[in-house]
Amino acid sequence: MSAPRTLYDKIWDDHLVNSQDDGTCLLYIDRHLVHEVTSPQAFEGLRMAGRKVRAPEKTLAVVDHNVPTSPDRHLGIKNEESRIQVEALAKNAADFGVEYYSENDKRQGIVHIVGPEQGFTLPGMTIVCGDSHTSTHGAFGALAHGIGTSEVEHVLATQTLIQKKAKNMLVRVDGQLPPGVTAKDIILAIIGEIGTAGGTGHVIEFAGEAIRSLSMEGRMTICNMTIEGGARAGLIAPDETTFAYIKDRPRAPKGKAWDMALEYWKTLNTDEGAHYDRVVVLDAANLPPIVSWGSSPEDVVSVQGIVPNPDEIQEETKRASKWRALDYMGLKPGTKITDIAIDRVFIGSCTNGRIEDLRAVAKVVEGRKVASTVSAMIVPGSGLVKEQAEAEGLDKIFKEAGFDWREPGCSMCLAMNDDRLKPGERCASTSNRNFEGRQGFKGRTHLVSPAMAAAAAVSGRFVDIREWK
Ligand SMILES: CC(C)[C@H](C(=O)O)[C@@H](O)C(=O)O
Ligand code: SF4
Repeated sequence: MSAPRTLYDKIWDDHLVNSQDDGTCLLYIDRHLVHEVTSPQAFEGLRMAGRKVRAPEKTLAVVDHNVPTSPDRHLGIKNEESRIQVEALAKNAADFGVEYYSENDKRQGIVHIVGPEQGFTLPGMTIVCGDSHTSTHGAFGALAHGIGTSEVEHVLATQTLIQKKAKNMLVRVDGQLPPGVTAKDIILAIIGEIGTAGGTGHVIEFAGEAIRSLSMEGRMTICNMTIEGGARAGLIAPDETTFAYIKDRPRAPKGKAWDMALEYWKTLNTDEGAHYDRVVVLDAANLPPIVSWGSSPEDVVSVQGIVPNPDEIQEETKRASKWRALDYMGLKPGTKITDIAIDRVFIGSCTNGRIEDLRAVAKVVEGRKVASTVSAMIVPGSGLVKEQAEAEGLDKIFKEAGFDWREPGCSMCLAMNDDRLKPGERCASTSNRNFEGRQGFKGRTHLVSPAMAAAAAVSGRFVDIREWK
């Protein structure tokens, strides 16, 4: 009998092409997603070397970061820098024979929403993209790495990636989530617990009853933010929920190929007794809705809590950095989270821009109005999410409540397009990063779940969604 293996070990072994004595390995890559920000030099490199894309059919390109989300965007991109980036990807995709979704294609959206939606992301695969949140695809039991531009070029040219094997870490979330508490709160709580360097050098597998009970949307939210916990990738073993999500997606295997795939996918779980280098256990039943207060995703607290006092931190550099974060955020220690008033609400991103997220928002805001002091926008993660939301009449609920209903893209998750905060503006955001300047110069970001963001939009301040009537 061979030694018991983790899910990570299994996918790794199945893709290993070569392994050197110093641990350097060559991995075969099954799927490569490409967006406009990290690919221009990679394609240029191929061009200069006279090389082709090795497997165009395993490559999919989509624009997301730079696209405007205004309803008139089909008339052309006004911002010149953005337009140049978008046009470059269109040209590179055409020149190299790669399938491409333009901003006018219904299938366009944030790359990490598009991959799963199209059935391009499948269990057991190795998936890469020149984007840190590629970890999202781990929700399907795929080994998904974010890579840099030179690696993008390497994968385009060879369909392989040079990697060293990471350690195995298990994060087990036991029990059941209380009402009002979501996948977003789970992952924020995990990052709060392990810190932004907690997963360094590891691939994290998420398991336990609470994870099993999540929809694919929720699992993607968890894996999406694994990278904020410093890990190389996140993984969740595929199960019936996964298979049901994938079935009949445009690129999913069909007929006999489906049956064969399913047989393989069912082997994709960690063997009894397999070794994890680190194990963290959390109880879902104790989790509150979480709000971030600082400029790192580890700066989190319960909605019922207060802004912490950095003076309580022993370590000097950390203490100074948390004071700086409070200063940046314009907050004082001891302030109740529910006393913090907000100016903006952003609902969207590859963390929380899927249909389930929009349904959660609609449930909270139906028949209510966005506070007069707040400007709120909802940006569906893809054209298909938008279409689905409109088919369900969610857009009407949003518009009647006073939300701005936009075209799909990364939008205000990062200030790379027209959607951004003004200096000093405070935003309840469903995205994944609250770094300084992330949503706009001097903008202040509080990370929350979609339901919490929706309730904040209506109330003009943070409220405990568990008390929402
Ligand atoms: C622009 C891109 C390279 C970047 C990433 O790698 O994640 C962005 O998507 C982000 O979320 O910060
Ligand atoms: S939505 Fe945000 S986190 Fe996701 S890929 Fe776009 S910029 Fe990065």
